[in-house]
This record gives sequence, structure tokens and C-alpha cells, in this order.
Amino acid sequence: MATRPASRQRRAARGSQQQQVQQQSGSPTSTATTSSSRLAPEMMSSLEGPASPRLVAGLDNADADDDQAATKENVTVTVRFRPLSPREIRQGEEVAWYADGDTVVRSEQNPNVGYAYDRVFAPTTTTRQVYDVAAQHVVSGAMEGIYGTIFAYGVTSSGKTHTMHGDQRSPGIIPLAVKDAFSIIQETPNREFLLRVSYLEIYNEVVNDLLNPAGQSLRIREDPQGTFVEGIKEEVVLSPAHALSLIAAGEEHRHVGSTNFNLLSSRSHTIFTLTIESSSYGDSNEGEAVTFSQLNLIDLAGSESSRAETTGVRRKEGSYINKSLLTLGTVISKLTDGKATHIPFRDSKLTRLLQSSLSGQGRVSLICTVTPASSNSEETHNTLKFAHRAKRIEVQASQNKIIDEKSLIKKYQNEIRGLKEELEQLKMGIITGTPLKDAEDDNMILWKQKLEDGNVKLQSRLEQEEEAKSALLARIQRLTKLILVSTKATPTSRFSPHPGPRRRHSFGEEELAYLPYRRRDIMLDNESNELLTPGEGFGVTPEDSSKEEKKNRKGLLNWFKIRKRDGGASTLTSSECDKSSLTKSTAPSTPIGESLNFPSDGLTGEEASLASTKTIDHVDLLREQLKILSGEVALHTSVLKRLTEEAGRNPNSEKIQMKMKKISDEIKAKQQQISSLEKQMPHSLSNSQVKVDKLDLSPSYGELLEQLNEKSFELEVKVADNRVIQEQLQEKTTECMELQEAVACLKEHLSQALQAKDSLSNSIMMQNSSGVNHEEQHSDQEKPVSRDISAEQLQKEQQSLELGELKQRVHELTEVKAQLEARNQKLLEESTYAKGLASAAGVELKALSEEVTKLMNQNEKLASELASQRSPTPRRVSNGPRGTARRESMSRRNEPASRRDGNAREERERALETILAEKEQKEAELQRKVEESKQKEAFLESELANMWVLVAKLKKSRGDDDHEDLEAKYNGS
Ligand SMILES: Nc1ncnc2c1ncn2[C@@H]1O[C@H](COP(=O)(O)OP(=O)(O)OP(=O)(O)O)[C@@H](O)[C@H]1O
Repeated sequence: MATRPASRQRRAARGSQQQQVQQQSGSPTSTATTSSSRLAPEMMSSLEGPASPRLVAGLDNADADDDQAATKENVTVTVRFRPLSPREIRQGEEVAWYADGDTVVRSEQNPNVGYAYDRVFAPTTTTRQVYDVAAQHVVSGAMEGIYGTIFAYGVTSSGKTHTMHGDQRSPGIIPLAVKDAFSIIQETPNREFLLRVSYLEIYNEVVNDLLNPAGQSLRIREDPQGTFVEGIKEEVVLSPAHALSLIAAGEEHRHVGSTNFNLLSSRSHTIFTLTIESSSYGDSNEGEAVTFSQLNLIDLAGSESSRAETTGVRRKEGSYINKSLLTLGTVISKLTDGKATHIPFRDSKLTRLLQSSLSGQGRVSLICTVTPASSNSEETHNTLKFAHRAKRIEVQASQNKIIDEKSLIKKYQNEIRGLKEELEQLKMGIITGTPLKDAEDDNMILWKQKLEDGNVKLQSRLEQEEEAKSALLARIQRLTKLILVSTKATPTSRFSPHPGPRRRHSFGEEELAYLPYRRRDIMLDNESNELLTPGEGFGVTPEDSSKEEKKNRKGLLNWFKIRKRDGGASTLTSSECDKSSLTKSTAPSTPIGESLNFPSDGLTGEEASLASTKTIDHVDLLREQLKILSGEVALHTSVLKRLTEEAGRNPNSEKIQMKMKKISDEIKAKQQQISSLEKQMPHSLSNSQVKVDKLDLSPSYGELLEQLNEKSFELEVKVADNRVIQEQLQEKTTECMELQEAVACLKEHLSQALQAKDSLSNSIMMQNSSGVNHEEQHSDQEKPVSRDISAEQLQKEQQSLELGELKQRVHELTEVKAQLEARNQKLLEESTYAKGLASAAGVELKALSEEVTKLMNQNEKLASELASQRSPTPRRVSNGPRGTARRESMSRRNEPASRRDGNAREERERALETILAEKEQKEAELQRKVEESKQKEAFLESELANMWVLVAKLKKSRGDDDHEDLEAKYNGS
């Protein structure tokens, strides 16, 4: 909400480059596109501290003490109730919260719960009354150099957009503030102002420039002086209609969508910034400080409760909106709790941009919009708590003055001053001429010759200087037009401590054109009329209305007279303007349009040269007028487009048709004016015999302008057509979906009916087969029709009952069957497992028995070996006497050796005995294992046998059950 000097210097530098470019191309300098816009009054903090020596050095010391005497205030917090909507009334909603007097909101359920605010507005309060209490002091402060921020906060559909923008019947805070700003200029004749606007939205945490469709995803930059949006476009504005038409253009790009709660819900936060520079009026303002401030008018998107059944894009938008509002809540509670060390401004784009305002620099007004509806009670309570916290934020209201030469108004003023000086010098040169050096030459012939030469030279120099003078005048005029001054003659300071009451100005048609005819469709006509107080949005009594209407027809652009302090064209007075040859009926709604008659006959000497200058200015004025007329055509086209949309919705509304016709006529009239002005332009230029190049340029410029107008009109019409087609498409899609739903529903019914029919015929068949009541049916056929029907109904009921029972039985049986099957399955699994075990045991058994056999064989072998070793003698005996004899002889020969052999044998025997014992042990063990395995095998075999018996039993029982089922079925039926 401030522009620091450095950024301003950069901006001014770029601005001057741009102006040069514009000058070269011959386009008027009525807009200024800047590279950055600050949304915070850091200027003030800079002024108070040593942070910015450049700025401190630039302070107007005389005023410094006064300026820095900042007054501490609290944020102005007001609560505005909207009436219950027709939908809410239809749904039988009750009032959950109400305004208890002028300052308290109380809960209907619990009267002990109440919150106090600066002001509480009941549902019948008009936006004008809200403006007077909640906004007027912020706007007038901003015009005096105190930064200001006004924002509407509340849940979706609580009335934020209604409060900030409003509609044609009840203009909102933004149009009222813009209007008021221009009224203040009108009532401050001792100062001159330069106003410019920017308009941005924060959509899904992305900053978009609403005045420049190319300016998407802009970056928020930060430097020691604060945050600013890089590359945002700023337009110098000349009238309320001009400013409001820019908002209208911006609104076209704003993201709006339909939700459960609001047909036209704002899906983005918007910030409309009015940058105000002013300095004292007159030539004596050189070196004087410029008063600088910004007024931010913010329409927040509404928070959405979890009840909102949103999907896709809407849900994503909703979560971004909720997150940023949550951050805003956190920032406010941290700002007010006094202990917080860190304030999370950086957590959302919204809080980043509001950082300086929320930090207490400049005036802040928070308008909380709420609905009394009981269904929104919880959300309303949250809003009230938020508002209550915000009330504790302290702000400082101090006037900002800068002496920065690069402020835009200063830059223009200095340029005008310089150009005027140049002009003066030129005039002096033309009048006095260059003295001839050889004037005293005695030689008369030579003197004459030189005189003639001098005359020719003088003539051409005069022409050149005339051209330069015209160019200077045109430039002065262009610049002067951008600076707004009051048309009042007596300078009375509005900036005095007690300004007098200000007259309220009404809105003109052009200004209101930007607002929707009826903003939203949820309010009934009569409801709205009830709410509309006589002065709502207009501020006029019925008696004044005809006068006002006349004035409005002229348009608000008439409010501000172009500053005319110069000679030549700038000395044109209103009386001269009145002599305008342009017919009043077709005169455009601009002051320029009324000042286009330049008497050129009967002028002599210097007057003739002035007339020539006037012609140049005339051309400039014609161009300016062309531009304004084109703007008006565009504005009307936009209104026509809106009306076309409305006509699509209400094709039978004669009022809309008439209005459309009126506007088309106006467009045509303005286009005629444009072409007549274009015709005048070349004529004026040829009369003046200067600037042949301009003459060449003018028709092409005019042609281009005309083409542009035509194209933009075609485009607008196409866009309108497109919208109508889209709406129709939407309707058809909805219809189609409804039809599809109906078809699905019918199909379901049909299938149900078919099922019922099937089951009925089944049961009838079953009954027929069982032969029950066969004869009765026959006799029934002969009874009267009514009895037939009732009997049939009875029968049907009985059948359906039976059918139900049958179904129940079938269901039970199916369940039993399922259980049995599950058990069967389980048993099967177990038996398979047991089989596996048995076969594994068999294999093991076989292996064991093989091993046993092997061991037994081995054992036998060993035993025989042992036996053979234990009984060697008898064998020898059996060998005969020869062997014995030999052995004896041997034993005799080797007595000691035989003894040794005996020992070894004994040892061997012992070892063999040990081995044998071991073998026997092993054998016994194996024998035991074999026994165990055999037992196991036997057990498994018996288990298996049991299982098979069980399976057989089960199978048997199932067979029985099935049989029983069948029996039961037939018995039942
Ligand atoms: N004070 C009021 N008097 C009469 N009608 C109102 C008032 N406030 C709101 N409305 C109506 O209620 C409806 C919703 O209002 P609006 O669109 O301003 O809500 P919002 O808070 O801006 O919603 P969102 O956040 O979804 O954009 C509109 O039809 C509007 O005309």
C-alpha cells in the first residue's frame, strides 16, 4: 500500500521512457503503465526511522513534525447482516444471530453470548449507510495522504460482493469510494491530484493482473521497504466513469463460479488499489512535498464450510480460499496476542500483500458480512470471533509526504513547467526576432539585399518555431489533462481539520454500467425493493432526480474541467466551449466534446499564430475525444452484452429489450460522432497548413480506430452469442442427465416388476401343479368382477407370503449347505493331509526295515566271526596230528612269542566284544524304532480308516439333506 522512492524512481524512469515513446508515436499520454505497485504504506515507517536516508533527506521539514504526529487508532470493525434469502426462508431457516442495537450481535439461542463492535448493521441497512460509517473516513484519509484499506470478510454468500461492488440499484463500497474520491478533488480547489488505479486478483495462490490479461502469475517481491507486485499495470484515471469502466473491464477477467451456496460465487480475492498523489495548486509548488497514499479496496472470496459438497475445480479453489483465510485468521490472532514472535505473513499471498496494512500502517476498516440463518450459525459465530479479534489491532493514521522528484505528479508538473518556459522563450524569439548585424551599413544596396535575405530566414525560422511551439503546447495540454483540479473558483482547503459537509454526487449511467443490473438472482424483486431505501445507491431525493438525470446524461466525465492555466488553447473558457459548433444532442459525454469551436476569422498578428496553435490543439482534442468516445462505445457494448445475456434468460422482458434498443442507438450515435470527428480531423489539419505528416497519419489512425471499434463490437457480440450458446448447452446437458436418470429409474422399476411377475408365475405354476384351490378358481371366475379382483389380490398376497417363506427357507438351506460344504472341504483337506502323513510314514518304515535287515545281516556275520574266533582249538584238533605236532614244536621253539600272541588275541577279543555289545545295543534301538514306526503306521491307518468312515457318513448326510431340501421344498409349496 505504498510505493517506496526507489521503486518510484525506477517506475518514473520507465514512465518517462514510455512517454517519449508515446510522444514519438503521437499517442496521447493519458495512461501510465508502471512496473510495480506497492500495496503497503511502508513509507510511513520509513519516515519515522532512519531506515531510508534518501527518503528522510527528501522530507519536507516544515511539515515533518505535523506529518509524523501519527494518531493511534484501532481497526474499524463493523458487522453487516444480510436478510434471509428466499431459499433460506423456503427451507424454514430461523434467525440464529441478530443485531442487538447498534453495536452488539447476540445469539438467539443463548442471549448471554454477544459480541460488541464499532457498529452492527441490521439486514435493512443500505450500503450507503455502511459506507458512511465504515468507509468514508478511510477514503477521505487516503485523499489526505493516509494509507487506507477496506475489506469485506465473511463466509460464502454472506454478502461481501454485494457490499463491495453492489449492483445498479445499490452501488457498493468500491463505486461509492471512487465517486467520493473525485468529489473530494472537486471540493479541494487549492490542490491538484493525480489518480491511478490497479486491479488484481489472487486465484489459487496466483496473482493475476485484472487490467492486463497478459499479466498472469505476477510475482510478489520484497525489499527493505516492503512487498510489491512486480509488473502490475497502473492506469491514470480522469473521472469516476473512467475508473469504474476499468473495474468493469477487470471484473470480466475475475474468476467467478457457481457453488451450492451462491450462483455467482467469487473464487478469488480481489484488490482494487487507488493511488493518490496531490500537491498544492499553482506554479509555486516547485520543491514542495507531494502527498502520497494508496487506498486498497478488497473483496475477499468467502470461506466454505465442509458442508459444501464441492468437487474438482471448486474443491481445489475452496481449499485455497480456506487456507488463505485461515492464515489471515492466524496472522490476526498472533498480531493481537502480544506475545507472538513470528507472524506468518508469508504463508499466503493475501497476508503477504496485506502485511503492511495489518501491521498497523494506515487506516483499516473490516466489514464482516454475516447471514442470520440458523444453518450457518457456526460459521457466523466464527466470523464474529474473527471480527472480535481484529478489533484489537492497533493502527497509526499519519499523513505521508514525499519530496521525491520522481513522483508521477511532480514529474508531470516539472515537465509542464519546463515546456512552458521553453514556450515563453520561443515566443520571445518570435516577437523580437534576431537583430541584424549589419543594420548600420552605409551601402544601401547591400543593406537591402541583406534585409531581404534576413526576411526569408526569419520567415522560415518563424515557421519552425511555430511548429515547435505547437508541439510544446500539445504536450503541455496532454500532461495537464492528467492532473485533476477542482472547477470551483474559491480555494478552500479540504485538508483543514474540520472540512465542511460535502455534497453527495449521484451516479451517472456510464458509471453504473459496470455494475450488474441485478447482481444476483437469489433475491426476489419485491424483496429487493423492500430493502431499497429511497436514497440507496443514489443519494438524491425524487425532486432532484430529473435535474440529476439530465446531468447524468452528460456523464461524469463532465465533472472535471481540464486545468487551463496557459495561453492559447489552454485559455479556452467555458463560454468559448459553449459556442461549440458540435450539436449538443450528439455531443459526447466529455468536457472536450464541448470545447471544440475555435473562431479563426478576423484575427490579426499574434492572434493569427495563436489561432494556428489552437488548431493543433483542436486536433489533439479531437483525438482525445475520439479516444473517450471509443471508450464509451466499448462500455456501452459491454452493457449491451450483459443485457443480451439477461435477455437470453428473460426473453419476454420488454424492459430489457427497450434498454437494449436504447443502448444500441446510443452506440450508433457515438459511432456517428466518431466518424464525424474523424472527418473533422484532416480538415482541421489542412487549414492549419502545418504538420503534413500528422495529416497523413490522421486518416490511418481514424481508420484503424474505426476498424478496432468494429472488431471489438463484433467480438463482444460473438462473446455474448457464445455465452448464450454455452448456457443453452449447459441446459441441454442438464436435461440430458435428468433424462438419463429417469431412464435408469424406469429400467430399475421394470426389472423389479419383471422379477415380481416371474416369481408370481412360478408360484402360480407350483400351485397349479399341486392342484390346490383349482375348483375354487373356476367358481371364482363366475363371480362379479370386484370379487374377482379382491380374491385375486388375496391370492396374490397369499402367494407373495408363501413366496417370501419359500425364499426364507431357500436362504436357510443355502446357508446350511454352505456350512456343510465348508466342513466337507475341511475334512477333505484333513484326510489329504493324513494320507500324506501315512505315505510318508510308509516310506520311512520301509527305509527302516531295510536298515534293520542290513544291520541284522551284519550282526549275523559278526556273530559268526566271533564264534569262530572263540572256538579255534577244536578246529585245530580237527586239523589232525600233523598240525598239532607242528604247533607244539612251534610253541616250544617260540615260547615267549606265543605268550605275546595270546595277549593280543585277548585284546582283540575284548574289542570285538565291545563292538558286538554296541551292535546289539544299536540293533535293540532299531528294533524299538521299527516297533514305534509300526505302531505309528497302525495308528495312522486306523485314523485314515476313521476319516474315510466320517467322509462316507458326511456324504451320506449331505445326500440326505439335499433330499430333505427337495422334500421340504415340495412340501412347503
Ligand atoms: N445486504 C444485503 N441485502 C440484500 N441482498 C443481499 C445482501 N447481502 C447479500 N445479498 C444477496 O445475497 C446473495 C449473495 O451475496 P454475495 O454474492 O455478495 O455473497 P458473497 O459473500 O460475495 O459470496 P461469495 O463469497 O461466494 O462470493 C446475492 O444475491 C446478494 O444480492
